[in-house]
Amino acid sequence: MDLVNHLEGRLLFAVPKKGRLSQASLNLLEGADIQFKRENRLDIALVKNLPIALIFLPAADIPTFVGEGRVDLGITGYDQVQEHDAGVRAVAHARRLSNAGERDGSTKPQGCDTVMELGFGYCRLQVQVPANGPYTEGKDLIGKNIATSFVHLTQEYFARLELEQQGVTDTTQLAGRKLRTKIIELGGSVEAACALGVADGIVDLVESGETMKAAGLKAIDMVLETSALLIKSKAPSNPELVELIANRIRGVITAQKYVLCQYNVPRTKLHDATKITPGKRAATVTTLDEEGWVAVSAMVEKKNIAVVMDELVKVGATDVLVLDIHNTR
Ligand SMILES: Nc1ncnc2c1ncn2[C@@H]1O[C@H](COP(=O)(O)OP(=O)(O)OP(=O)(O)O)[C@@H](O)[C@H]1O
Ligand SMILES: O=P(O)(O)OC[C@H]1O[C@H](OP(=O)(O)OP(=O)(O)O)[C@H](O)[C@@H]1O
Repeated sequence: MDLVNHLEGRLLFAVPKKGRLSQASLNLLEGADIQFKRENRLDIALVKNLPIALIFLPAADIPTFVGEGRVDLGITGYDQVQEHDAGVRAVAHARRLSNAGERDGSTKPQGCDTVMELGFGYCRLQVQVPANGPYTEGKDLIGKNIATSFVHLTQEYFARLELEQQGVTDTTQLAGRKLRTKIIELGGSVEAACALGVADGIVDLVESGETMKAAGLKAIDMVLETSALLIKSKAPSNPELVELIANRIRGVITAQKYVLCQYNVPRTKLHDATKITPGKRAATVTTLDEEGWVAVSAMVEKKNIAVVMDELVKVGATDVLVLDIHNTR
């Protein structure tokens, strides 16, 4: 089937085609009951049960497609959105210098809106240098060679440092400035650049720190913290469908974040117990057949559940059960 000719009338939803955000994104789509079959090697899949087409793209390109309004919705990292926006600022700066925007009457790119954080893909974009080397802070790298895949953010980072070094206090216009520091763009394996003599420092993502450690590097500054986002274009083709998908995804995320805690407790201890498990809105309390006892159920954040159980038992709760939540709305 010629998929491209079947896109008419469908909401276009960009999903990372590979890499760190890919599997978690597919899990979210499954949880939101967005059903599709992706043919081998095809980067477009029609959703069977909703008027949506999924477009599988590199995470780095998704802010461009969504920002220019070519695609309605997308999943990507906050870092990628910021890098894209920094690139847009650099282009705008160059156009201002040449007055090109005024001459051809072109309008600014639209940009994208964040719908929600998705709760995965947590990492930090850091400035890293050889662990045994002489550099201890970002400004030590001014005038040096810096390798990165995030050229625009790195450019702005060093523009700020260079301006600060010159005593310039207004550092609001950072994009597109001519730098003393040389930014070298690499597509991946950036951590190898220092050992191979290509760079004095790098700007790269760190999650566990394993890659950095294995490459003999240490972090000396942080450019930004990032996690995965659901983003939408400024003018999506079907805002109601965007809202429906957002609500479904929100439900899946909440379900992943919470467990349902149920227990029995003497009514005299109910106040203490519900202080420990206040629930999302309020705990559900039901009278038990046994005189003086109630049953309570409440959503509790998964990460706190062990401590919550300890405290419940301390105030006299019994039969404490913890259940997974598959979905919520
Ligand atoms: N180690 C990590 N831990 C968590 N999230 C990460 C990590 N590395 C990258 N990410 C997130 O995933 C996004 C995509 O990075 P990833 O390197 O997986 O992309 P990719 O599309 O496979 O690109 P490349 O081909 O350059 O590796 C990043 O922009 C960031 O938001
Ligand atoms: O702190 P860690 O948990 O070790 O993760 C950090 C690594 O993960 C990312 O790279 P990825 O493995 O996606 O490959 P890439 O270098 O080719 O982009 C990032 O660029 C680091 O190299």
